[in-house]
Amino acid sequence: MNQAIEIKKNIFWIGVNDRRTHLFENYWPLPKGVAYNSYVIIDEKVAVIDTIERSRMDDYIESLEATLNGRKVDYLIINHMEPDHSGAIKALLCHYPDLTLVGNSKTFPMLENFYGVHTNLLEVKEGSCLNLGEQQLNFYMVPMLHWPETMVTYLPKEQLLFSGDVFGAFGTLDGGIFDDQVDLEYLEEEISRYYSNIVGKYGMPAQTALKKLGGLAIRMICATHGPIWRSHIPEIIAKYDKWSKYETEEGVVIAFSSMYGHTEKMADLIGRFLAEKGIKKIRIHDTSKTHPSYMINDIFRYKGVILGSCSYNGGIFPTMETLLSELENMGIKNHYLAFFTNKTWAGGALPRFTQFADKMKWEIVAPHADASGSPKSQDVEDCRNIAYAMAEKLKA
Ligand SMILES: Cc1cc2nc3c(=O)[nH]c(=O)nc-3n(C[C@H](O)[C@H](O)[C@H](O)COP(=O)(O)O)c2cc1C
Repeated sequence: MNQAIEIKKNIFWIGVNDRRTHLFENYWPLPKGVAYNSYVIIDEKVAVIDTIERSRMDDYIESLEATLNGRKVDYLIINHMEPDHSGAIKALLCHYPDLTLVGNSKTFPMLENFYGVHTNLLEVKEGSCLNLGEQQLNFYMVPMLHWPETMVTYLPKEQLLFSGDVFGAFGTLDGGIFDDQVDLEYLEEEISRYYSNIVGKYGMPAQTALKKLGGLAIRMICATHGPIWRSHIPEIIAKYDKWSKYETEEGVVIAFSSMYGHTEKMADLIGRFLAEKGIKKIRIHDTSKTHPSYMINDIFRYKGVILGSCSYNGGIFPTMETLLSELENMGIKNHYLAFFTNKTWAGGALPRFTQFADKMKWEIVAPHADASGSPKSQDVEDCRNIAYAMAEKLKA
């Protein structure tokens, strides 16, 4: 079955939906699946831009062959080497052995390492052009969006930007492929979660890329995941700009780790006290139940972060440790912070929280609350103090 869709004359989307994979990069949950988008330009020369993840190879090759109707692929543009886009390279080479692989100096060592491929290479640089006949491709390097070799490809005649992972989204394309054909409200969290989980670590490179690409006239953004943007281009660019500047909203994420419920009680107290001060956007997460993906997404959105943990074997609870190390890896900036802890003997959670605060350089708004078991009246006051101080900061 040919699943290709013409998005402009002689330019096709040949993507596939993946509803089976539970975890993207074997880590990030995919409750609404994910789409892998590849594109084909048919001109005097035929160019494919990025491929797909290998599990759906047969469908992909079938669609490609049907679309090309006997013609061969001349160029494969490799914007990004991550296997969810490079997974069909070897299959393409088997079908089209004369194919030229187009990448930059950082692409080709990865190509050799992943697939043992080192011939038929055409190296491009920032500003290089490749003529296909009527159409021409321009290349721009966007390193660390999301790997060092990442580049984007621009088609000036049609004003299409093949943006790789940039402007991508989780979620399958359930019928529509353009932003005006899909339910963007339904996909909203999957768009922001894709940014915060996958691209979010690279705020600075994202800002550099936005400035570099800002001068291009763009009629469509064709990303490798999620819908093709054509009706909401300013909105998605504005979102990327805001997210990559770490701009946040008024609201507080309370994430806690608790075995027997005492630390959770402190989380609820803090939530209640925040509400008393007019904070409405309060998201309380149990780190043992909620995947870091969702907590990180909320932390990208809201300025206040309050973290609580029981002590565990002289340290912090394991699921809180996972969250802290993820946040440290991502280097998220620009938050207000406070802590609460719980113990039965010598404690242990606090030193790890202190280490986290030193690393993140977020502003601590109040001294931490430290209860032994069920919160007593002083602990309640300490929780109130944290909440009120956080609310005051957020309202200032
Ligand atoms: C396996 C295990 C390890 C623990 N390690 C510590 C510890 O290192 N220091 C401490 O003061 N309490 C320790 N505790 C006790 C809990 O931190 C304490 O009971 C706390 O009040 C539990 O909070 P919760 O009700 O939110 O789970 C440990 C408990 C368990 C089950």
